[in-house]
Amino acid sequence: MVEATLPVVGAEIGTISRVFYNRLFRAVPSLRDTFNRTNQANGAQQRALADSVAAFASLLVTHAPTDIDPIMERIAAKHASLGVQAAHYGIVRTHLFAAIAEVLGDAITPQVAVAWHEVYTLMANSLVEQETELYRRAGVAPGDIWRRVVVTEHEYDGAHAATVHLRSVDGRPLPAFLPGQYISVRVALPDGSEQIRQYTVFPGRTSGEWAVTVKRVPGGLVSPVLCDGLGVDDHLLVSPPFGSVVVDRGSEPLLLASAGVGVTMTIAALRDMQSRGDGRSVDVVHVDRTPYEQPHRTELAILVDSLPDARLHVRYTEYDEIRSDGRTPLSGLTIPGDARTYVCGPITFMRAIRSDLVASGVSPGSIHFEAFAPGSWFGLEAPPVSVD
Ligand SMILES: NC(=O)C1=CN([C@@H]2O[C@H](COP(=O)(O)OP(=O)(O)OC[C@H]3O[C@@H](n4cnc5c(N)ncnc54)[C@H](OP(=O)(O)O)[C@@H]3O)[C@@H](O)[C@H]2O)C=CC1
Repeated sequence: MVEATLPVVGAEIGTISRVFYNRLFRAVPSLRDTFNRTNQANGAQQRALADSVAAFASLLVTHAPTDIDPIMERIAAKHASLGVQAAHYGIVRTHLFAAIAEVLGDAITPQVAVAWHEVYTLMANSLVEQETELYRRAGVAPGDIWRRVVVTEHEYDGAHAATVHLRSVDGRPLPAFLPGQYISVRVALPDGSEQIRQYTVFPGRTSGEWAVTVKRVPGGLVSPVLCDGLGVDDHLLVSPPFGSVVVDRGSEPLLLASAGVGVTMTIAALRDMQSRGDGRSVDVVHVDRTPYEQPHRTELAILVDSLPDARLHVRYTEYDEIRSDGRTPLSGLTIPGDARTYVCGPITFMRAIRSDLVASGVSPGSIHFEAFAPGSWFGLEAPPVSVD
């Protein structure tokens, strides 16, 4: 029944999402702070919800559950980093199904509604279970994620980014994290509202300290505050580290591909290798517009130099026509067939790397992405969703 109604739900999913968010925020205005306001304004959040529900239903009826698992793990990690709790799923259910009824009217018979409720329940139960486990492992009560940290250093890094170093207020070590994980930062805005953003976490200068790099997004709400409105000794609210895309500590060769501020995932992975004396083969590909704009430029070169079997390939799009003549960031490189790839950067970059690797015979299962835009995991990790 869900399969039969996927086309009708799919065709209206954009409208359903809009109606849903309007209803949700009217009923629980405080949830506005949990959702990214920029993504609300440009429609990305609405598309993400629409994609998630439609993709989950589509995968459920047409694919093996294993296709869903990595995406559900990412959603659960993102939810944990926002402090989502089991009760939120009940609130969302109420307003989502009210929105579906409002938009689709008679097209949704009671039987169809029951079937879609079951899909939602399956998805919600699976997420609640995973999120409960993530909170348990982080040593916090469900949803109780915020801790105060103090800024120990704040430095501009490249033309558009700043790196912020953090330590706990009581001087005790901040929790350990795995390379590729991120933390949420919760920022109070001048109008009294709050916003939450995620940034890849990497080791600070001293053990037990963290650092994040934030790129200033022109017209953004949070990044200008973190880049230009923060100083040493200021306090910030941050979450424990979460994130299911973790650079593995096996022995296979690595390909770490990043663009722009996505380099922080590579930095975290290389710092991890360096600290463990890991001598595996690693190719580091980084794309930026110019050296002047490249965050962590010197550190990246020093880290690669310090590892016994590491090579650095940097491409600058301002000078190097890596797209117009059919070349790609990976052109000219020989990537070992058994390499594990971790990609981080703008969505177009991640898609380009993925299609390049898949075209050269690399198994899609060995290519991993961390995407920070809502809903962008679909189409990178999952088969395309057909809803029309
Ligand atoms: N702050 C953080 O902790 C993290 C942020 N991120 C995410 O990483 C992304 C990085 O964005 P940002 O720094 O703004 O990157 P930019 O938009 O500045 O892009 C960086 C470089 O990638 C190039 N590029 C883009 N698409 C392609 C492609 N298809 N093929 C080849 N090169 C390409 C750009 O080329 P051109 O000059 O032509 O535009 C540019 O030179 C953001 O989406 C951010 O959310 C990821 C990890 C961590």
